[in-house]
Amino acid sequence: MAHRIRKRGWEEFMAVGRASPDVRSEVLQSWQRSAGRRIEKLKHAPLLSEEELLTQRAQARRLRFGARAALARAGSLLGESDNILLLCDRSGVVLDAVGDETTLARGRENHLHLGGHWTEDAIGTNAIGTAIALARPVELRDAEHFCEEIHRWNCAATPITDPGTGHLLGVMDISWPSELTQTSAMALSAALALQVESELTRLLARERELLMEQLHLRRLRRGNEPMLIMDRSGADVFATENFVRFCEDDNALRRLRERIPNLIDQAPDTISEALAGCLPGTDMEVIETGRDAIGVLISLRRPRLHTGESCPDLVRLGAAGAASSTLSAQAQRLAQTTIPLLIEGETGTGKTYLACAIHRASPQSGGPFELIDCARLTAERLREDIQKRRIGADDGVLCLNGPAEASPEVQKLLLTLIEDMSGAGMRIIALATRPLYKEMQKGAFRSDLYYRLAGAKLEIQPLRERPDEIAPLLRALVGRHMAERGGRELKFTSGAMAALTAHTWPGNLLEMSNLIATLDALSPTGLIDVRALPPEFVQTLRGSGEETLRDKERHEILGAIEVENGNLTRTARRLGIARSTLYLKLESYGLPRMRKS
Ligand SMILES: Nc1ncnc2c1ncn2[C@@H]1O[C@H](COP(=O)(O)OP(=O)(O)OP(=O)(O)O)[C@@H](O)[C@H]1O
Repeated sequence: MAHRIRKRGWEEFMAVGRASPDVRSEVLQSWQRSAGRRIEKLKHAPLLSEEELLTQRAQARRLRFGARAALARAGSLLGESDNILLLCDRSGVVLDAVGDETTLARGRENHLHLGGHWTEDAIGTNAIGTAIALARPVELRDAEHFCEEIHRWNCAATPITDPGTGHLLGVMDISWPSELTQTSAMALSAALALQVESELTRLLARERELLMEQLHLRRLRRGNEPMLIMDRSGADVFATENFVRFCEDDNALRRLRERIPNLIDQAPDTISEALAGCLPGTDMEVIETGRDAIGVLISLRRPRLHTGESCPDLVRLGAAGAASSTLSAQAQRLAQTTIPLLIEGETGTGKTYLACAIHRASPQSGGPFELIDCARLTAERLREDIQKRRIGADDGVLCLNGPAEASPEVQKLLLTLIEDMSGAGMRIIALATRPLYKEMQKGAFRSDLYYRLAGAKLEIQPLRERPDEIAPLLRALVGRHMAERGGRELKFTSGAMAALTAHTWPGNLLEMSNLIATLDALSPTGLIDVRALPPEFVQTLRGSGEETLRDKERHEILGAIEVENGNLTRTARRLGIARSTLYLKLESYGLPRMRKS
């Protein structure tokens, strides 16, 4: 009966362009979209060549990966059920076909099989094409199909959407011969599409974890560089607080977010090329696993000096101790000049920090502070930056970090840049972790560039050579960490402080800054005793034999009493126990109550 109504509706539509009210409106509208294409006599959908299908499958590899489990399970379940299951990409091409062998063979006759192209444009009203056109599940039976030859099919199709962007990724379709009754195909195709989407959601979550790992690795290497990491859908996975503060072009960032989902399935090199120059003043790195890109890391190439609270200050810098005080005095005098300046010091000693502080103390403090990481500069990019005058402003500082790490070609371009800028009011400050003079003597650094950079020289001593400054610097960095991140204050026991002072600090202040962030994240109480420090800080305390739980607790309590200056009320609060419990524990250890709280 239903078949007859549909058939009559179809005949009326073909004869006079109208159909009886019995025809569902979504079907009628689809017939109207399909009419006029001269396709009603087609016996089958267009078919892609094998090569085209391979390309199409490669482009949709993520969708196919997400659908693997669903196809494998449902494929075997549908084995002898007269049904076939088709996975199509967003352009309506069948990428995978599983299910009942006889029905699969029958599907081939209409190209309802691998490589068949089932958009409405190609073959008129059909579940796959109409589900794509309407972006919702669609079931079509026999004469509801536009081409007469396809009336031999019933089909139920559900769109699969990308969990990151919400964009259409493909379609899950179940088809069966029209002479057979099947009532649950729509529900099954919807359940399978949901299964694929869940799988893709899991994959995205895993990729976001990997992206976070990559970000942390880079932060360990590059320190406090402003960074933003986006996933494949252009959504932020993490942005450092200073990225948010420094990034000036919100519109360019928004356009970038929109472009990433369309580019991300290309080869990583193609993505890099397409994104180059998208966000001026940044470096973009495509993060990949295997051969697939999973996200993009954006780092600001030249953060501008900001004028906020935590902005480095030469007076504050000099307060850490004798060595810093001498350095600060020299720096204050040099700040009043525009002599090119070379700052040398091991990694993490605070060269960039000092350069910023000098700029801030200079008469040009209102101008920009541009930091260029020479190790990551390519000749092409620098040439382009120079040509487009993206580098240097008359009244600011151009800070070249690691010029000796630059390739000979980049060194030559830097020389040209500096020569072009001579006479303008721009100051050059170079930062080097190894003595630049020695690099020049070895022939690893151009002498003409050296003498243009090393007008005056400042050297920052490594932390291990100024142990008296470790405690004040630790306090300063804890204070800054609290101001930036909020939260409680870290307190160090005298044992912990002794271990920190004895440490050699190969990563200097950068290592100290990372240590503080780690301790803050890991310490439940904010009280840092020797046991809370990483192993490299406590070698001297090792080897004293096994420590019992009771010993640990005793140390923890003593440490807390120490940092709270004997105040037992505050000690109990810090340890998260009642004061009466603290008294009992002190008694059980045979410890006096010390000072009254
Ligand atoms: N005098 C200081 N007082 C407080 N914090 C400081 C001081 N000097 C540096 N820091 C902090 O220590 C960290 C490392 O400093 P910075 O990046 O300036 O070192 P760097 O010598 O330029 O490192 P690299 O050689 O690795 O580029 C930063 O987080 C910085 O803010």
